[in-house]
Amino acid sequence: MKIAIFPGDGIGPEVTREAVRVLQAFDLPGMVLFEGDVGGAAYHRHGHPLPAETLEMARAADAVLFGAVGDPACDGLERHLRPEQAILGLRAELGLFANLRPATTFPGLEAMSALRPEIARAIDLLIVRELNGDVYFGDKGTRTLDDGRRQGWDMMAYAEDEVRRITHVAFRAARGRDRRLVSVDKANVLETSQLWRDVVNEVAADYPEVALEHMYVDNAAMQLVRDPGRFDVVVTGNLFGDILSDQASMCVGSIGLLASASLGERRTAHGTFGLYEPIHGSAPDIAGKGRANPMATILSAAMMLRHSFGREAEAVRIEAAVAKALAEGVRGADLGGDAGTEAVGDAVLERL
Ligand SMILES: NC(=O)c1ccc[n+]([C@@H]2O[C@H](COP(=O)([O-])OP(=O)(O)OC[C@H]3O[C@@H](n4cnc5c(N)ncnc54)[C@H](O)[C@@H]3O)[C@@H](O)[C@H]2O)c1
Ligand SMILES: CC(C)[C@H](C(=O)O)[C@@H](O)C(=O)O
Ligand SMILES: [Mg+2]
Repeated sequence: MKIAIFPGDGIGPEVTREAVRVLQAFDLPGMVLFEGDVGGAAYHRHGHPLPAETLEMARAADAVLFGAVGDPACDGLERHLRPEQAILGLRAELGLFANLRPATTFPGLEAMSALRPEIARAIDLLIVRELNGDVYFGDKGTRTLDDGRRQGWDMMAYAEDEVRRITHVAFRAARGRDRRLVSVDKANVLETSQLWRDVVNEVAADYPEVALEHMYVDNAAMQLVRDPGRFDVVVTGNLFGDILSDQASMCVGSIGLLASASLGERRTAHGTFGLYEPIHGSAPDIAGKGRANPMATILSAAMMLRHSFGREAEAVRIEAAVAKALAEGVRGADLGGDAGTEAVGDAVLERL
């Protein structure tokens, strides 16, 4: 059980610390933790947001627990040196193409949803976000047009095999849940999306037991707040999945609650190698104040135990402890309360 811990920037180290305490509470045999530098912190120390030694550490591990990267002081750097390249680089270098972002109501928390409680109560969905392609990884640049205007450009593309493999992940997930899959695209405008839709339809033939629906992303954004309970599994590309998952977090109640697993094909002794991180960022506005909600990172550690180590029982214990803490009124500042980062960590530990 080799776990690489990459705390990163801003609130990353604060929330990661609490998740590590929860992992250590189980005293699992053979669990070894080692820590590496990523993001702005790595840039300041090593001159690069994803130093070679950090990447090596990730490759040597069975799983990575990632905090967050992003530092406003680095926004003026050339793009390849910016903190965000650490997470993009890890996802690409480690072949982590399948990003699972579950969003589920917590009993007792309905009033914190940005939606009406009776609508929020029904949320139990999983966003399966493609993580290695799309406009994120296409060629990009800025150029000056003949008439002197500057133009920024980013190439959006998906190859059919990239769509096929994430679609299989989504159908398999749907098969193990409520057997409903919504594929989100913009096929009415984008060729990338038309190919996406065609490939999803081809793959669907292998899963007759799953009901497939296609939805344009603008409609999906609307349906997600109109009636989130209508969604079971959502499969979508890198960009749309990024946006819809932040939106889903506020349907549940806070971005400080949503965990994620990024998986590829590499197997570990008891599961799949993966990188686990909250869906939120480094939150520079609250960094260093001890006010960040660590629950998303703690829940990411639970996903790690489930997917990379086959430790379902411990994963469920963590998820139950978080749910119990919330049900009993433990609230960070993001949920209108005054429990600090460490106090929320303590509350989860007490309920494990
Ligand atoms: N995977 C990642 O590492 C990741 C993800 C998203 C954004 N980022 C980076 O983070 C930086 C800040 O981005 P942003 O402000 O757009 O998004 P953000 O997710 O960091 O913050 C958005 C808002 O949510 C709040 N918030 C986020 N997490 C919280 C938590 N755990 N508890 C309480 N409140 C929380 C913040 O205070 C802020 O008001 C940027 O540099 C961005 O690129 C990194
Ligand atoms: C930091 C950024 C590159 C990242 C993304 O866009 O994937 C983040 O927003 C996320 O959701 O993990
Ligand atoms: Mg995001």
